[in-house]
Amino acid sequence: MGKFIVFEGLDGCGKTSQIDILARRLKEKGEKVYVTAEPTNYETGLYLRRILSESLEKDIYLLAALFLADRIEHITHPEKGIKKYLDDGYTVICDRYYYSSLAYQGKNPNCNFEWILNLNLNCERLLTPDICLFLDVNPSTCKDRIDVSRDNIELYEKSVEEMSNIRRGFLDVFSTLKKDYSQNIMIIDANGSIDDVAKEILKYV
Ligand SMILES: Nc1ncnc2c1ncn2[C@@H]1O[C@H](COP(=O)(O)OP(=O)(O)OP(=O)(O)O)[C@@H](O)[C@H]1O
Ligand SMILES: Cc1cn([C@H]2C[C@H](O)[C@@H](COP(=O)(O)O)O2)c(=O)[nH]c1=O
Repeated sequence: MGKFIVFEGLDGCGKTSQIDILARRLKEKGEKVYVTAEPTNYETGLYLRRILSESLEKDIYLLAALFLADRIEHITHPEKGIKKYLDDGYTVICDRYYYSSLAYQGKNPNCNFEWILNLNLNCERLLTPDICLFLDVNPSTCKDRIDVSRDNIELYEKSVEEMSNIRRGFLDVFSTLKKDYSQNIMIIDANGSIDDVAKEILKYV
C-alpha cells in the first residue's frame, strides 16, 4: 500500500510548485508517484471548475455535495482512482482533499459545519491521508501572486479579507481534526522562497 499525501493551502500558496518538486524528488529515489488534484477532471470536477472560474452563484450545500461526489469518484474510479494507485504501491500526492471542503464550504457562515464534517469523515469510501501538509502563506501574498500570474480571478480569490477568513477556517478545521480524529496534519510556514519551502517539506515526507 502506497502513501497518501495531501497538500492544502489558500489559492496561490504554492501547492503546484511544491508538488512538482516533491514528485520529482520521490521519483529520483525510485518511488512510483501519482500526482492528482481536486476538483478532478471527471464530469463533476469539470462542472466545479466552471462554477469556480465563472463564479457561478450556487447554493453552498449544493457546492459541498458536488465536491464530495467528485471526491468519491476520485477515490473509487476502477482504473484511475486514488485507491487503485495506492493498492498498486504508488505514492499519491493530491492537491486538495476534504480539508478544503471543511474550510471553504464548512466554515462559510451560511453552512452547517457538522453536516459537511460528517458527510466527509464518515463516508466509508473516503480514505484518510497519511499526512496533510498545509502551506501557510500570508493571504495578501497569495492574492498578489494570483493577480500577477493569472487573468481570471476565481470564486474564492476575490479579496484578501475573504482569503484571510478561509485561512482562519483552515486553522480551526485542523485543530478539530487533530484533537478529535488524531489526523496527521503539518502546518508549514511557506512564506519563504520555493527552495526553502521545498526543504521544509522534505522534513515531513
Ligand atoms: N515560495 C514562493 N515564492 C514566490 N513565488 C511563488 C512561491 N511559490 C509559488 N510561487 C509563484 O506563485 C504562483 C502560484 O504558485 P502555484 O501555482 O504553485 O500555487 P497554487 O497554490 O497551486 O495556486 P492555485 O491554487 O492558484 O492553483 C506561481 O506564479 C508561482 O511561481
Ligand atoms: C477540493 C475543494 C476545492 N475548493 C476550491 C478551493 C479553490 O478555490 C478551488 C481549487 O483551486 P486550485 O487553484 O486548483 O487549488 O476549489 C473548495 O472550495 N472545496 C473543495 O472541497
